[in-house]
Amino acid sequence: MSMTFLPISINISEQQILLVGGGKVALHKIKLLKRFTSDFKVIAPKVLEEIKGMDGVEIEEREYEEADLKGYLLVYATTDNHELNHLISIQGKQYGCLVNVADNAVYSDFVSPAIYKCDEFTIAVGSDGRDVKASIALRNKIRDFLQNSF
Ligand SMILES: C[C@@]1(CC(=O)O)C2=NC(=C\c3[nH]c(c(CCC(=O)O)c3CC(=O)O)Cc3[nH]c(c(CC(=O)O)c3CCC(=O)O)/C=C3\N/C(=C\2)[C@@H](CCC(=O)O)[C@]3(C)CC(=O)O)/[C@H]1CCC(=O)O
Ligand SMILES: NC(=O)c1ccc[n+]([C@@H]2O[C@H](COP(=O)([O-])OP(=O)(O)OC[C@H]3O[C@@H](n4cnc5c(N)ncnc54)[C@H](O)[C@@H]3O)[C@@H](O)[C@H]2O)c1
Repeated sequence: MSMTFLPISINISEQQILLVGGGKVALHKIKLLKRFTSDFKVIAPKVLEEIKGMDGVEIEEREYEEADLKGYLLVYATTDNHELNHLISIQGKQYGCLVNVADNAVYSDFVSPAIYKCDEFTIAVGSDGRDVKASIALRNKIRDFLQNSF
């Protein structure tokens, strides 16, 4: 299926971000998102200790239910259950959420680019979910070029 993703910059200053799933991928996402915000909720039966120790992260140690989506603009579905991650993206539509499905770009309303942040400038490289390693490699090249140019 062909996918088209529009690069935009979203104002999240008034938004808590919801992560369903509290494992390795959730931890990775929160670390990256911390460059921009520190207001998160994590819902999962098992949440990594490292996530529990982070500032700005509310934890609910239980299974996801549909009503959890209420009020969220951005949702990351990061559970190890592919069907559940897909279901969250479907249910998100009814609540006006934008859902990132960690194991499937096709079901994602948004995907995260590889980012180089330098003061007020953000350089983001994406492949429309097709080749994350190539995005990371290109971001690193751009970062190295800029760091050596100024
Ligand atoms: C750029 C970055 C941003 C971020 O996460 O915020 C990002 N992934 C990062 C890292 C990373 N991801 C993976 C590895 C291990 C690689 C290895 O195997 O060595 C590493 C490396 C690492 O962890 O260092 C594996 C992986 N990733 C996805 C899948 C599933 C799939 O492809 O279907 C699998 C395979 C799972 C499996 O097979 O098990 C999916 C997605 N990952 C994306 C973004 C989106 C596409 C972006 C684009 O359009 O190019 C998309 C589609 C959805 C999304 O997540 O939004 C961030 C770099 C942060 C940085 O360096 O700053
Ligand atoms: N996007 C990416 O960058 C990327 C990278 C690697 C892997 N993945 C994919 O991400 C997924 C998660 O991987 P992981 O390594 O974080 O797994 P993990 O096993 O570390 O964590 C899984 C989490 O899901 C939670 N969970 C399970 N059932 C749940 C439910 N009903 N409600 C709420 N939470 C529930 C568990 O409690 C746990 O916190 C896998 O499908 C993997 O293929 C994505």
